Amino acid sequence: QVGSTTSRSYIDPHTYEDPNQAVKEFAREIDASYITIEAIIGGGEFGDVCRGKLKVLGSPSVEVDVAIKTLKPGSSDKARNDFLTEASIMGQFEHPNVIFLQGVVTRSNPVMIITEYMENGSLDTFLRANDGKFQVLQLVGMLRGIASGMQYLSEMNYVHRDLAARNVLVNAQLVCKIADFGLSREIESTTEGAYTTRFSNFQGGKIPVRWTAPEAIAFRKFTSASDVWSFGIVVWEVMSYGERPYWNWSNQDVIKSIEKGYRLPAPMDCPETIYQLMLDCWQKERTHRPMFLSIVKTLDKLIRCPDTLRRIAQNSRPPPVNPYYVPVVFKCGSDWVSFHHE
Ligand SMILES: CCCCn1c(-c2ccccc2C)cn2c3c(=O)[nH]c(=O)n(C)c3nc12
Repeated sequence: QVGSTTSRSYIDPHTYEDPNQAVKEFAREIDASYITIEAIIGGGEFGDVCRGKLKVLGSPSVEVDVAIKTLKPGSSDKARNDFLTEASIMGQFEHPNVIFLQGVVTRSNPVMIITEYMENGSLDTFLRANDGKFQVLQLVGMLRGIASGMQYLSEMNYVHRDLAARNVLVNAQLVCKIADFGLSREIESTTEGAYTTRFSNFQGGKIPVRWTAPEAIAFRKFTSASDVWSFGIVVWEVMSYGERPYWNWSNQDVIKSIEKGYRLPAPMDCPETIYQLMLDCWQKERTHRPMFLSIVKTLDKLIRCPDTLRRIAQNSRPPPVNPYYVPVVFKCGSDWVSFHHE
Protein backbone atom coordinates (compact mmCIF):
# COMPACT_ATOMS: atom_id res chain seq x y z
CA GLN A 1 0.00 0.00 0.00
CA VAL A 2 0.96 3.64 -0.39
CA GLY A 3 3.05 4.88 2.52
CA SER A 4 3.13 1.53 4.24
CA THR A 5 6.41 0.87 6.00
CA THR A 6 5.99 -2.89 5.83
CA SER A 7 6.46 -4.57 2.53
CA ARG A 8 4.18 -7.52 3.11
CA SER A 9 0.96 -8.73 4.65
CA TYR A 10 0.76 -11.29 7.39
CA ILE A 11 -0.13 -14.76 6.17
CA ASP A 12 -2.93 -16.61 7.95
CA PRO A 13 -1.45 -19.97 8.96
CA HIS A 14 -4.71 -21.63 7.96
CA THR A 15 -3.87 -21.07 4.32
CA TYR A 16 -1.37 -23.91 4.75
CA GLU A 17 -2.73 -27.44 4.27
CA ASP A 18 -0.33 -28.67 6.91
CA PRO A 19 -0.33 -26.25 9.89
CA ASN A 20 3.04 -27.71 10.91
CA GLN A 21 4.42 -26.21 7.70
CA ALA A 22 3.48 -22.70 8.89
CA VAL A 23 5.17 -23.23 12.26
CA LYS A 24 8.34 -24.51 10.55
CA GLU A 25 8.33 -21.48 8.28
CA PHE A 26 7.81 -18.75 10.88
CA ALA A 27 9.08 -20.15 14.18
CA ARG A 28 12.59 -21.37 15.11
CA GLU A 29 12.64 -24.92 16.58
CA ILE A 30 14.42 -24.85 19.93
CA ASP A 31 15.79 -28.00 21.54
CA ALA A 32 14.17 -28.58 24.95
CA SER A 33 17.65 -28.99 26.48
CA TYR A 34 18.17 -25.22 25.93
CA ILE A 35 15.15 -24.42 28.13
CA THR A 36 14.99 -24.25 31.92
CA ILE A 37 11.54 -23.73 33.42
CA GLU A 38 11.81 -21.85 36.72
CA ALA A 39 8.26 -20.98 37.86
CA ILE A 40 4.63 -21.05 36.84
CA ILE A 41 3.42 -17.44 36.47
CA GLY A 42 0.01 -17.94 34.94
CA GLY A 43 -2.42 -20.21 33.16
CA GLY A 44 -3.88 -20.17 29.69
CA GLU A 45 -6.44 -21.94 27.59
CA PHE A 46 -3.96 -24.65 26.58
CA GLY A 47 -1.81 -25.03 29.69
CA ASP A 48 0.61 -23.17 31.97
CA VAL A 49 2.52 -19.93 31.44
CA CYS A 50 5.98 -20.12 32.99
CA ARG A 51 9.05 -18.00 33.51
CA GLY A 52 12.38 -19.61 32.58
CA LYS A 53 15.79 -19.37 30.92
CA LEU A 54 16.92 -19.97 27.36
CA LYS A 55 20.54 -20.83 26.55
CA VAL A 56 21.76 -18.41 23.91
CA LEU A 57 22.76 -20.24 20.72
CA GLY A 58 26.52 -20.31 20.30
CA SER A 59 27.28 -19.30 23.88
CA PRO A 60 25.60 -21.92 26.11
CA SER A 61 26.89 -20.30 29.30
CA VAL A 62 24.82 -17.19 28.48
CA GLU A 63 21.12 -17.41 29.28
CA VAL A 64 18.22 -14.99 28.70
CA ASP A 65 14.96 -14.73 30.62
CA VAL A 66 12.00 -16.05 28.70
CA ALA A 67 8.27 -16.64 29.11
CA ILE A 68 6.99 -20.09 28.15
CA LYS A 69 3.51 -21.26 27.20
CA THR A 70 3.19 -25.03 27.53
CA LEU A 71 0.60 -27.24 25.87
CA LYS A 72 -0.88 -29.59 28.43
CA PRO A 73 0.15 -33.16 27.67
CA GLY A 74 -2.46 -35.36 26.05
CA SER A 75 -3.91 -32.50 24.01
CA SER A 76 -5.56 -33.39 20.70
CA ASP A 77 -3.89 -32.66 17.37
CA LYS A 78 -6.44 -29.88 16.81
CA ALA A 79 -5.55 -28.29 20.17
CA ARG A 80 -1.87 -28.62 19.26
CA ASN A 81 -2.42 -26.94 15.88
CA ASP A 82 -4.51 -24.16 17.42
CA PHE A 83 -1.86 -23.70 20.12
CA LEU A 84 0.97 -23.44 17.57
CA THR A 85 -1.04 -21.15 15.28
CA GLU A 86 -0.20 -18.31 17.67
CA ALA A 87 3.51 -18.91 17.13
CA SER A 88 3.05 -19.00 13.33
CA ILE A 89 1.43 -15.57 13.56
CA MET A 90 3.82 -14.01 16.12
CA GLY A 91 6.84 -15.26 14.17
CA GLN A 92 5.85 -13.04 11.23
CA PHE A 93 6.00 -9.84 13.26
CA GLU A 94 8.99 -7.72 14.20
CA HIS A 95 8.18 -4.52 16.12
CA PRO A 96 9.27 -3.03 19.48
CA ASN A 97 5.65 -3.03 20.67
CA VAL A 98 4.78 -6.61 19.64
CA ILE A 99 6.01 -9.44 21.85
CA PHE A 100 9.10 -11.16 20.39
CA LEU A 101 8.92 -14.87 19.63
CA GLN A 102 12.12 -16.72 20.56
CA GLY A 103 10.87 -20.00 19.11
CA VAL A 104 8.97 -23.22 19.73
CA VAL A 105 9.57 -26.72 21.06
CA THR A 106 7.54 -29.14 18.97
CA ARG A 107 9.73 -32.24 18.73
CA SER A 108 9.43 -33.19 22.39
CA ASN A 109 6.76 -32.90 25.08
CA PRO A 110 5.48 -30.65 26.39
CA VAL A 111 5.11 -28.54 23.26
CA MET A 112 6.12 -24.94 24.11
CA ILE A 113 6.03 -21.39 22.76
CA ILE A 114 8.96 -19.28 24.00
CA THR A 115 8.93 -15.48 24.06
CA GLU A 116 10.94 -12.62 25.52
CA TYR A 117 10.26 -12.13 29.24
CA MET A 118 8.22 -9.07 30.26
CA GLU A 119 9.12 -8.29 33.87
CA ASN A 120 5.97 -6.36 34.79
CA GLY A 121 3.44 -8.81 33.37
CA SER A 122 -0.05 -8.03 32.06
CA LEU A 123 -0.94 -4.34 31.84
CA ASP A 124 -4.27 -4.61 33.68
CA THR A 125 -2.85 -6.37 36.75
CA PHE A 126 0.24 -4.12 36.70
CA LEU A 127 -1.88 -0.94 36.78
CA ARG A 128 -4.20 -2.26 39.53
CA ALA A 129 -1.10 -3.03 41.62
CA ASN A 130 0.21 0.54 41.05
CA ASP A 131 -2.98 2.58 41.33
CA GLY A 132 -2.24 6.32 41.06
CA LYS A 133 1.52 5.85 41.01
CA PHE A 134 2.39 7.04 37.51
CA GLN A 135 2.58 10.49 35.99
CA VAL A 136 0.13 11.17 33.20
CA LEU A 137 3.08 11.38 30.79
CA GLN A 138 4.10 7.81 31.69
CA LEU A 139 0.55 6.54 31.09
CA VAL A 140 0.39 8.33 27.74
CA GLY A 141 3.79 6.87 26.84
CA MET A 142 2.39 3.37 27.45
CA LEU A 143 -0.60 4.19 25.23
CA ARG A 144 1.69 5.48 22.49
CA GLY A 145 3.53 2.15 22.48
CA ILE A 146 0.30 0.14 22.24
CA ALA A 147 -0.95 2.37 19.41
CA SER A 148 2.37 1.99 17.58
CA GLY A 149 2.21 -1.80 17.85
CA MET A 150 -1.37 -1.75 16.58
CA GLN A 151 -0.43 0.56 13.70
CA TYR A 152 2.22 -1.94 12.64
CA LEU A 153 -0.23 -4.88 12.89
CA SER A 154 -2.89 -3.02 10.90
CA GLU A 155 -0.32 -2.22 8.21
CA MET A 156 0.37 -5.96 8.07
CA ASN A 157 -3.37 -6.40 7.51
CA TYR A 158 -3.64 -8.24 10.80
CA VAL A 159 -6.92 -7.66 12.67
CA HIS A 160 -6.45 -8.49 16.35
CA ARG A 161 -10.09 -8.72 17.58
CA ASP A 162 -9.12 -9.06 21.23
CA LEU A 163 -7.18 -5.91 22.12
CA ALA A 164 -7.55 -5.34 25.87
CA ALA A 165 -5.19 -4.36 28.71
CA ARG A 166 -5.11 -8.02 29.81
CA ASN A 167 -3.50 -8.88 26.45
CA VAL A 168 -0.77 -6.24 26.66
CA LEU A 169 2.49 -7.02 28.52
CA VAL A 170 4.83 -4.55 30.24
CA ASN A 171 8.62 -4.86 30.59
CA ALA A 172 10.98 -3.38 33.17
CA GLN A 173 11.33 -0.17 31.13
CA LEU A 174 7.49 0.24 31.07
CA VAL A 175 7.44 -0.63 27.36
CA CYS A 176 4.05 -2.11 26.40
CA LYS A 177 3.77 -4.91 23.84
CA ILE A 178 0.80 -6.59 22.15
CA ALA A 179 0.86 -10.19 23.32
CA ASP A 180 -2.11 -12.30 22.32
CA PHE A 181 -2.46 -13.80 18.88
CA GLY A 182 -4.45 -16.88 19.70
CA LEU A 183 -7.66 -16.48 17.72
CA SER A 184 -6.88 -17.16 14.11
CA ARG A 185 -8.72 -15.22 11.45
CA GLU A 186 -8.82 -14.83 7.73
CA ILE A 187 -8.75 -11.44 6.11
CA GLU A 188 -10.65 -11.02 2.90
CA SER A 189 -10.95 -7.70 1.14
CA THR A 190 -14.58 -6.75 0.66
CA THR A 191 -16.09 -4.75 -2.16
CA GLU A 192 -15.59 -1.42 -0.39
CA GLY A 193 -11.95 -2.39 -0.04
CA ALA A 194 -12.11 -2.34 3.76
CA TYR A 195 -10.61 -5.42 5.32
CA THR A 196 -13.15 -7.52 7.09
CA THR A 197 -12.71 -10.78 8.87
CA ARG A 198 -14.47 -14.02 8.16
CA PHE A 199 -14.18 -16.36 11.09
CA SER A 200 -12.17 -19.39 10.23
CA ASN A 201 -12.25 -20.89 13.66
CA PHE A 202 -13.38 -18.49 16.30
CA GLN A 203 -13.62 -20.64 19.41
CA GLY A 204 -17.40 -21.11 19.58
CA GLY A 205 -17.99 -17.57 18.28
CA LYS A 206 -17.20 -15.92 21.62
CA ILE A 207 -16.26 -12.26 21.82
CA PRO A 208 -15.19 -9.92 24.65
CA VAL A 209 -18.31 -7.71 24.43
CA ARG A 210 -17.21 -4.67 26.47
CA TRP A 211 -14.06 -4.26 24.35
CA THR A 212 -15.73 -4.89 20.99
CA ALA A 213 -17.12 -2.39 18.46
CA PRO A 214 -20.90 -2.46 17.86
CA GLU A 215 -20.62 -3.57 14.22
CA ALA A 216 -18.38 -6.46 15.24
CA ILE A 217 -20.88 -7.57 17.89
CA ALA A 218 -23.89 -7.05 15.62
CA PHE A 219 -22.62 -8.70 12.44
CA ARG A 220 -19.06 -9.85 13.08
CA LYS A 221 -17.54 -7.05 11.04
CA PHE A 222 -14.04 -7.13 12.56
CA THR A 223 -11.65 -4.65 10.94
CA SER A 224 -8.75 -2.44 12.04
CA ALA A 225 -11.50 0.14 12.74
CA SER A 226 -13.05 -2.23 15.29
CA ASP A 227 -9.56 -2.70 16.77
CA VAL A 228 -9.49 1.13 17.13
CA TRP A 229 -12.71 0.93 19.19
CA SER A 230 -10.99 -1.64 21.44
CA PHE A 231 -7.95 0.63 21.69
CA GLY A 232 -10.27 3.37 23.01
CA ILE A 233 -11.39 0.98 25.76
CA VAL A 234 -7.70 0.21 26.55
CA VAL A 235 -7.08 3.98 26.85
CA TRP A 236 -9.94 4.12 29.40
CA GLU A 237 -8.52 1.09 31.25
CA VAL A 238 -5.05 2.68 31.46
CA MET A 239 -6.29 6.10 32.61
CA SER A 240 -8.49 4.27 35.17
CA TYR A 241 -5.53 2.15 36.44
CA GLY A 242 -7.20 -1.09 35.42
CA GLU A 243 -10.82 -0.37 36.32
CA ARG A 244 -13.24 -2.81 34.63
CA PRO A 245 -14.95 -1.16 31.65
CA TYR A 246 -18.66 -0.60 32.45
CA TRP A 247 -17.98 -1.86 35.98
CA ASN A 248 -20.33 -4.69 36.90
CA TRP A 249 -22.88 -4.03 34.16
CA SER A 250 -24.06 -7.09 32.25
CA ASN A 251 -22.93 -7.51 28.65
CA GLN A 252 -26.49 -6.98 27.43
CA ASP A 253 -26.73 -3.68 29.32
CA VAL A 254 -23.42 -2.58 27.80
CA ILE A 255 -24.70 -3.33 24.28
CA LYS A 256 -28.01 -1.53 24.90
CA SER A 257 -26.34 1.53 26.44
CA ILE A 258 -23.81 1.89 23.62
CA GLU A 259 -26.61 1.55 21.10
CA LYS A 260 -28.42 4.43 22.84
CA GLY A 261 -25.28 6.56 22.53
CA TYR A 262 -23.99 6.13 26.10
CA ARG A 263 -20.18 6.20 26.39
CA LEU A 264 -17.85 5.58 29.34
CA PRO A 265 -17.22 8.76 31.38
CA ALA A 266 -13.79 10.40 31.68
CA PRO A 267 -11.67 8.60 34.31
CA MET A 268 -10.55 10.66 37.30
CA ASP A 269 -7.77 13.16 36.48
CA CYS A 270 -7.92 12.23 32.80
CA PRO A 271 -6.63 14.97 30.44
CA GLU A 272 -9.37 16.36 28.23
CA THR A 273 -7.35 15.59 25.06
CA ILE A 274 -7.04 11.92 26.07
CA TYR A 275 -10.76 11.62 26.84
CA GLN A 276 -11.51 13.20 23.43
CA LEU A 277 -9.29 10.53 21.82
CA MET A 278 -11.38 7.81 23.51
CA LEU A 279 -14.60 9.38 22.22
CA ASP A 280 -13.13 9.57 18.70
CA CYS A 281 -12.34 5.82 18.88
CA TRP A 282 -15.93 5.14 19.99
CA GLN A 283 -17.63 6.76 17.01
CA LYS A 284 -20.58 4.60 16.01
CA GLU A 285 -19.70 4.97 12.32
CA ARG A 286 -16.45 3.03 11.96
CA THR A 287 -15.19 5.15 9.04
CA HIS A 288 -15.33 8.21 11.34
CA ARG A 289 -12.87 6.65 13.80
CA PRO A 290 -9.19 7.69 13.57
CA MET A 291 -6.68 5.25 12.05
CA PHE A 292 -3.86 3.96 14.27
CA LEU A 293 -1.37 6.06 12.27
CA SER A 294 -3.13 9.28 13.28
CA ILE A 295 -3.58 8.05 16.88
CA VAL A 296 0.21 7.58 17.17
CA LYS A 297 0.77 11.09 15.77
CA THR A 298 -1.77 12.58 18.19
CA LEU A 299 -0.11 10.85 21.17
CA ASP A 300 3.35 11.93 19.97
CA LYS A 301 2.18 15.58 19.87
CA LEU A 302 0.71 15.34 23.39
CA ILE A 303 3.96 13.83 24.68
CA ARG A 304 6.07 16.50 22.99
CA CYS A 305 3.89 19.31 24.35
CA PRO A 306 2.99 18.14 27.90
CA ASP A 307 1.03 21.35 28.49
CA THR A 308 -1.67 19.88 26.29
CA LEU A 309 -2.16 17.25 29.01
CA ARG A 310 -2.75 19.73 31.82
CA ARG A 311 -6.42 20.45 31.22
CA ILE A 312 -8.37 17.71 33.01
CA ALA A 313 -11.66 16.50 31.62
CA GLN A 314 -14.34 17.73 34.03
CA ASN A 315 -14.74 14.67 36.14
CA SER A 316 -18.01 12.94 35.58
CA ARG A 317 -20.38 12.30 38.45
CA PRO A 318 -19.89 8.89 40.11
CA PRO A 319 -20.69 6.08 37.67
CA PRO A 320 -24.32 6.63 36.74
CA VAL A 321 -26.76 4.15 38.22
CA ASN A 322 -27.25 1.78 35.35
CA PRO A 323 -30.94 2.19 34.36
CA TYR A 324 -31.08 -1.44 33.35
CA TYR A 325 -29.34 -2.63 36.50
CA VAL A 326 -31.17 -5.54 38.06
CA PRO A 327 -29.23 -7.10 40.97
CA VAL A 328 -27.83 -10.29 39.55
CA VAL A 329 -27.34 -13.15 41.96
CA PHE A 330 -24.29 -14.35 40.06
CA LYS A 331 -22.10 -12.80 37.43
CA CYS A 332 -20.63 -14.68 34.50
CA GLY A 333 -16.95 -14.92 35.43
CA SER A 334 -15.52 -14.32 32.02
CA ASP A 335 -15.54 -11.50 29.51
CA TRP A 336 -16.41 -14.00 26.85
CA VAL A 337 -20.01 -14.71 25.98
CA SER A 338 -21.37 -16.62 23.02
CA PHE A 339 -23.20 -14.85 20.23
CA HIS A 340 -26.34 -16.54 21.43
CA HIS A 341 -27.92 -14.79 24.41
CA GLU A 342 -26.34 -15.69 27.69
C1 LIG B 1 -1.14 -12.06 27.63
C2 LIG B 1 -0.07 -13.08 27.42
C3 LIG B 1 -0.22 -14.28 28.32
C4 LIG B 1 0.87 -15.33 28.08
N1 LIG B 1 2.22 -14.76 28.20
C5 LIG B 1 3.18 -14.74 27.25
C6 LIG B 1 3.02 -15.36 25.91
C7 LIG B 1 2.11 -14.81 25.00
C8 LIG B 1 1.94 -15.39 23.75
C9 LIG B 1 2.67 -16.53 23.38
C10 LIG B 1 3.56 -17.09 24.30
C11 LIG B 1 3.74 -16.52 25.56
C12 LIG B 1 4.69 -17.16 26.54
C13 LIG B 1 4.33 -14.07 27.73
N2 LIG B 1 4.02 -13.69 29.00
C14 LIG B 1 4.44 -13.09 30.15
C15 LIG B 1 5.66 -12.42 30.51
O1 LIG B 1 6.59 -12.28 29.71
N3 LIG B 1 5.74 -11.95 31.80
C16 LIG B 1 4.72 -12.07 32.71
O2 LIG B 1 4.89 -11.63 33.86
N4 LIG B 1 3.55 -12.69 32.33
C17 LIG B 1 2.43 -12.85 33.31
C18 LIG B 1 3.40 -13.20 31.08
N5 LIG B 1 2.35 -13.84 30.51
C19 LIG B 1 2.73 -14.13 29.26
